Amino acid sequence: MIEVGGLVKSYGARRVLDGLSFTAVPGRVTAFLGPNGAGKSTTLRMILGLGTPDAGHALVHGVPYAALRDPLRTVGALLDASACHPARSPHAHLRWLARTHRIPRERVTEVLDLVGLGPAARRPVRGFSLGMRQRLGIAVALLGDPGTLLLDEPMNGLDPEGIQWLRGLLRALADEGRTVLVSSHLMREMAVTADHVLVIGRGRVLADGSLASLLATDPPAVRLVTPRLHELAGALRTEGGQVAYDETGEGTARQAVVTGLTAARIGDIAARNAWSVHELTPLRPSLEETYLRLTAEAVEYRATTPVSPSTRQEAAVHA
Ligand SMILES: Nc1ncnc2c1ncn2[C@@H]1O[C@H](COP(=O)(O)OP(=O)(O)OP(=O)(O)O)[C@@H](O)[C@H]1O
Repeated sequence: MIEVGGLVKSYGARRVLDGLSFTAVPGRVTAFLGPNGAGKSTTLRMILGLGTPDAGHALVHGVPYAALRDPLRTVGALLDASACHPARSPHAHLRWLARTHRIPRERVTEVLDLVGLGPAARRPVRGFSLGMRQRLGIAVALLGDPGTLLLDEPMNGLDPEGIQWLRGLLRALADEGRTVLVSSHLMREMAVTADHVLVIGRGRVLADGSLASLLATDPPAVRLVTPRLHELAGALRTEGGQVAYDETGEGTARQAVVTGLTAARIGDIAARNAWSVHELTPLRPSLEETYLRLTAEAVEYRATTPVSPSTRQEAAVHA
């Protein structure tokens, strides 16, 4: 269990955490999301006692990290995948950590195998790829078999097999009753891994709730394909719908995403005018779109490239 209350932190004149409060509970994967510079890593560092907040508290199992009797066995953390001496091997690094924390040596082999680093266990870390370093960082976090895990962007650099493996691991750790707090920018990955979503922006909580409740805040949308799009769009707007044309692939728009009206209502309006409809598909909100809407005002660093297409997917069809 992690409890953060009224956390405030400034660097010089810049207020990075602005009264941040949240709880991450056991048995759940909590996704910790926010734009670059939002304060995610700073929060994780405060929880781990690696910085002193100006105000507020960060507790693990009810006490500050510094007061934990057996920190490595209580909290496993991945903050910086390069935090191992380049001349050391994963085996030597983990053995050293295990020895200083009274962790049995067999656990070292166990976690090396678990993260897939068995074959590279005795090679110096200086020759490791980003993904291999990341796997080592995860092994360090798991070494003490802790009940709470804090992972800062653990998917970085992992190959597709590694990402799939990590997804299963995070799920299994939560299902065992552990508290799992994971920061990431990979929305599609978080959408299939997390139960709970915490979004922050400029050091404040923007959203905190179950994945389902968060997605439900986005209006339902429907994909519409019709040869009478321009006429139908006019009628839908009159009835309170919003219509966004999708002109990809064809010169003349025939396809659009409609919000504010159900598929049934759109069908009825088309039928009333005897306009044929080729497709009406309810679309599921995507975490990426919900996240982008929530953080639109909180993004500090923005490129000037065009906005990409909708990431909504077709809603499941029940027979
Ligand atoms: N030691 C420090 N000294 C000065 N400024 C800092 C320090 N640590 C963090 N910051 C600033 O605090 C802000 C929040 O940084 P932080 O790393 O917590 O963001 P983040 O949400 O983890 O971002 P990202 O997604 O880019 O990793 C940034 O503007 C950063 O420059």
